[in-house]
Amino acid sequence: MTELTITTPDDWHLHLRDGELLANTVPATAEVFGRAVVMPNLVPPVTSVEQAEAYRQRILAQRPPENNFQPLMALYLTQNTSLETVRAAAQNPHVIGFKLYPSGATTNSDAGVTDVDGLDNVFAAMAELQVPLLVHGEVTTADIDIFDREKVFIDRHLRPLMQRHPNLKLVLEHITTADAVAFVESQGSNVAATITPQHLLMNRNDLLVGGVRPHNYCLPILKRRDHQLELRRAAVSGSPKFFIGTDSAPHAQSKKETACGCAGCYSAPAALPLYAEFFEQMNALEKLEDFASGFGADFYGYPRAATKVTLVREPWRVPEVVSTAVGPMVPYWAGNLLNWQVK
Ligand SMILES: NC(=O)N[C@@H](CC(=O)O)C(=O)O
Ligand SMILES: [Zn+2]
Ligand SMILES: [Zn+2]
Repeated sequence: MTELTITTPDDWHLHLRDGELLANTVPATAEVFGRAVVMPNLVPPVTSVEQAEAYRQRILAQRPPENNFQPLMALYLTQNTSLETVRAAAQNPHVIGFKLYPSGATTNSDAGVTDVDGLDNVFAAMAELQVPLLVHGEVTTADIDIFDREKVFIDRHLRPLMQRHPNLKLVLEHITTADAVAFVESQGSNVAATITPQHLLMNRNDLLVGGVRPHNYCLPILKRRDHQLELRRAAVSGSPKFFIGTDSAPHAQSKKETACGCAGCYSAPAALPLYAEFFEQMNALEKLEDFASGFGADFYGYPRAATKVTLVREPWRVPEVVSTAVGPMVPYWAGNLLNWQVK
């Protein structure tokens, strides 16, 4: 196969950041993807519908001419999120749901939730109004090893949460473990997961063997190969519960290549080719379209796109660095070859 035409994909987990950087991040995604769920972990976080509307306008202002990219805004859940905000979110066509960050779990999560169980009335309202809950699923207590944080979060918080609110629409974001795959598979059709390119293409050897590789460092951290293989199986399984979400998360080169480097892989410049690379490795390119352009839209209740994109099999090298309004950034897969590119 030398050409592959698929329905225009959506990115169900994306960090665009704010300010001048939007001039780079918005076109990078909008040139390929029709919609994206825009994460709210700005400083300060996007906690209200009003803030989300203002952020959406700043994003739309950077959309290339003639481009119809639609940002779908996630609100940042805090310990103080009110039922009124849940109701306002349910009524707003531009807000897709709430994002739960356990406090301290990841980049800009200080304002996150400290007591998940204490928000039960909010989750009840979300279940009733069918407002999706998007979850960064990691515990943050010092006694739990970083490689176990996802599994412990599922056991301590997610399973009980779904028992209390069986109708809650829940997306476990950027899953990294066989435990997460099993959890999602054990639940009803109201529970799904996104999978990033780095968790499909890499394992923790790619982070740590032969020298530490800061551009492969993201959270949840890459896990051992057995977990990677289970994610790979789930992604090509044809199950509608597993779909694309790049978690493209740009940080300046100077903040990645330093003594205490930030977590996040800037995958947007090569996002769709990265997934194509994975599906080709699995001999399953015919499964790319549902994963990238179908199952996410179906889950969230949006129509699949009416437009198409074409990938061509012409190997290319991801740039070593891209220059942005806030300085150089090293994209994920920098300097390495990919077989497919967007026409
Ligand atoms: N994934 C990451 O490693 N980083 C994300 C935050 C997140 O999605 O957890 C970021 O905003 O930089
Ligand atoms: Zn996260
Ligand atoms: Zn993220």
